Amino acid sequence: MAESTEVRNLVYLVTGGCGFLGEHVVRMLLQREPRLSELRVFDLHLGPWLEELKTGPVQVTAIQGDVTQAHEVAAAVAGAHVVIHAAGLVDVFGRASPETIHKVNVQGTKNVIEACVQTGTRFLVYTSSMEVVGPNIKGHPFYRGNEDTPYEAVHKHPYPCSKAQAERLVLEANGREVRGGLPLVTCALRPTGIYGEGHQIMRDFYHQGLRLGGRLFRAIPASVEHGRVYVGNVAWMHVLVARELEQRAALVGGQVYFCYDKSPYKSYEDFNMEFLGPCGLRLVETRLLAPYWLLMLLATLNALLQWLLRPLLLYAPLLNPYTLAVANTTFTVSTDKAQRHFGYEPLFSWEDSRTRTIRWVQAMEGSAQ
Ligand SMILES: NC(=O)c1ccc[n+]([C@@H]2O[C@H](COP(=O)([O-])OP(=O)(O)OC[C@H]3O[C@@H](n4cnc5c(N)ncnc54)[C@H](O)[C@@H]3O)[C@@H](O)[C@H]2O)c1
Ligand SMILES: CC(C)[C@@H](O)CC[C@@H](C)[C@H]1CC[C@H]2[C@@H]3[C@H](O)C=C4C[C@@H](O)CC[C@]4(C)[C@H]3CC[C@]12C
Repeated sequence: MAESTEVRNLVYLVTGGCGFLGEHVVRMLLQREPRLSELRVFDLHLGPWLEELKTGPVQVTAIQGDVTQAHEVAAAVAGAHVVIHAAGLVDVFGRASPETIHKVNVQGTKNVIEACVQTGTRFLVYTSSMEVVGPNIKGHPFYRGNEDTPYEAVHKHPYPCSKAQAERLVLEANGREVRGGLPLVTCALRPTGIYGEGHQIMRDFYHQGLRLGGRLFRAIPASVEHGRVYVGNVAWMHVLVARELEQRAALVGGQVYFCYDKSPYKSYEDFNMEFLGPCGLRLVETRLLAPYWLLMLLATLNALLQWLLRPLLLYAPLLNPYTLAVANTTFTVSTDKAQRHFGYEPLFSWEDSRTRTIRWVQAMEGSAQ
């Protein structure tokens, strides 16, 4: 908990604070930012769990709002010292239209930036994504790369396009004069695939496995590595960089940082089995039965079905041409830039991250029976 000797005079705003990552950021701030006097949690959908946070020494202000509405964002930002902008539409399954994804992820980020400038908030941390870099549509591997590794970032999908545009806006805004005459200091964090308590895609895999009699079928070769990072460590990096932004503005301002930890480099499916295996699921080897061309055919049929059924219902399976291509392309990072610039070290070990995630799935198991 916070030191009692610290002066509590800072106001933080977390947009998307009720999401998978956002909730962990909110809880981490309350546990590890002793200077907080007020924590504003801004989200389209407020979680009931926020109520339990209102009994502590920090004023927790729940704000139901939409980042696409500039006036709502400005009202939430006004008076905040730091904004952590995690709100976003994370959709690679075709649930939302490209227009909606752009409106939330790009226009929403523009609104946050302009609100900081207009109201005088000087520090902005943006939750970007590995997908700003890749994997690209050509299937080029990114193997243990860092922030300076050359890579042809070519995107066609609305989600990575929107994250790349939003990140660029945030970085370009670094140094802009805010109300009061001081410069805005911004940075962007690029988590790889986040996992942990509350991860909806892990929940989807688990329920798919239950429906298939405790089996999941391998679609991706074990040799394809995909970067994953525990949500608690992503939250920790946000808290840490937000704390260091003022003191290290010249070094950190306008920078991007990959966000990863000591989670092992594995294929996406093998990594998921680290948690789903101990919960009774097994991964069936189907490489001989399901060659890549057949998987791409099934993925394409899923996309066609989604389009045909859209007037009637939302059909959004995990397998589509985009998710298959991404999953099938190695993308892992290895860098010490965040450690060098603001002292980031993972707060949770791999073993602890794994145990916490398994316990969460097991708790789901109890609810699923
Ligand atoms: N999940 C990952 O693997 C991953 C990896 C890298 C980066 N990210 C980024 O992290 C951020 C959070 O992702 P997440 O996985 O927690 O997703 P999430 O969907 O669980 O959380 C996003 C939150 O934003 C809120 N939101 C959506 N539209 C909004 C709007 N118009 N106004 C206000 N709030 C809105 C949602 O209600 C939700 O609470 C996103 O910016 C995402 O791009 C996620
Ligand atoms: C059905 C199989 C082919 C199965 O292996 C598909 C897995 C697929 C759903 C995931 C594989 C890689 C994931 C993405 C990656 O972890 C990084 C992301 C960036 C982040 O900002 C948002 C989530 C995501 C796009 C993530 C989504 C699920 C995968 C595509």
